[in-house]
Amino acid sequence: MLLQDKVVLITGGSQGIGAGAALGCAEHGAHVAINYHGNSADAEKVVAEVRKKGRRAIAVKGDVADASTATAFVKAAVQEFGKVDVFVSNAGICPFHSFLDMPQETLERTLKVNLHGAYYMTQAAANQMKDQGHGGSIVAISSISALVGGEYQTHYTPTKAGVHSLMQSCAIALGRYGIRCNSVMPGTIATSINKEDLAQPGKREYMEGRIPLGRLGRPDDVAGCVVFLASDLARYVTGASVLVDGGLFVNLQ
Ligand SMILES: NC(=O)C1=CN([C@@H]2O[C@H](COP(=O)(O)OP(=O)(O)OC[C@H]3O[C@@H](n4cnc5c(N)ncnc54)[C@H](O)[C@@H]3O)[C@@H](O)[C@H]2O)C=CC1
Ligand SMILES: C[C@H](O)[C@@H]1OC(=O)[C@H](O)[C@@H]1O
Repeated sequence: MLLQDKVVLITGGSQGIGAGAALGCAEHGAHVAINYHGNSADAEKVVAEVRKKGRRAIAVKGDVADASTATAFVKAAVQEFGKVDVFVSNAGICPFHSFLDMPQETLERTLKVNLHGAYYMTQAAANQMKDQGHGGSIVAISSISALVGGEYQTHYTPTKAGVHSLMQSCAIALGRYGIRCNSVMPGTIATSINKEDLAQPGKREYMEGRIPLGRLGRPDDVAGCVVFLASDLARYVTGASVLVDGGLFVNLQ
């Protein structure tokens, strides 16, 4: 058990990579608080699955783009569990769109959810960890897209580079409090964020063909890396990033 009785907070935890991280952390002994935006039934399903594993869980609704969601989420988690040990910044959107006619509202919403949201949440979690006085671990779900571009992701890839950069700077700002900050860079993980994109004729097969391990990723593939970075096994790891992409990034030709 790498996270026995640790309290883990995860944004966007009701589905996909966030839900996978919640279950992965619970399997390693953690109690979990998930933030979610939208469907309460999905959030309650994750809460029920965590409880089935004998761990405690709560779900707190809120839009991460709104700064007050961050303080309310941390407050609710502390009320329930008494502390915050690990924060996973996961919530994100990627509404695929071409560059030359990108609607301003799509650009601004993507920046607000993915980057401002990560900032507010990281800040609220870090303040709580600092006040507790026994360190902590912050893991941001960045992306392989922090390192490479995407024709229909010109609004999205800068947010993923930004989240990675946020972890690097926070590693410096928070090291003196024993708070570690790292990012995970998933490749292509089959979730609802890319369901439509991967449904285009030949796209899924094309992506699978580019991945040396021969398949798209699953949320539980990412969870293993989150658990590791959250745990004391990674006690001397901060300001780092880990690609979880089946080898996609290194496959030039
Ligand atoms: N699926 C993939 O191939 C990759 C995904 N990622 C990142 O992983 C993270 C999770 O995405 P997936 O699980 O793949 O997609 P997903 O669409 O299944 O999950 C996204 C989650 O974020 C939540 N969310 C969206 N807007 C929110 C808001 N304003 N406030 C609170 N929660 C909000 C959604 O409700 C959902 O739970 C995102 O940050 C994404 O950028 C990174 C690399 C690859
Ligand atoms: C949503 C995309 O399929 C996915 O998001 C990322 O961050 C990856 O780089 C993929 O492009």
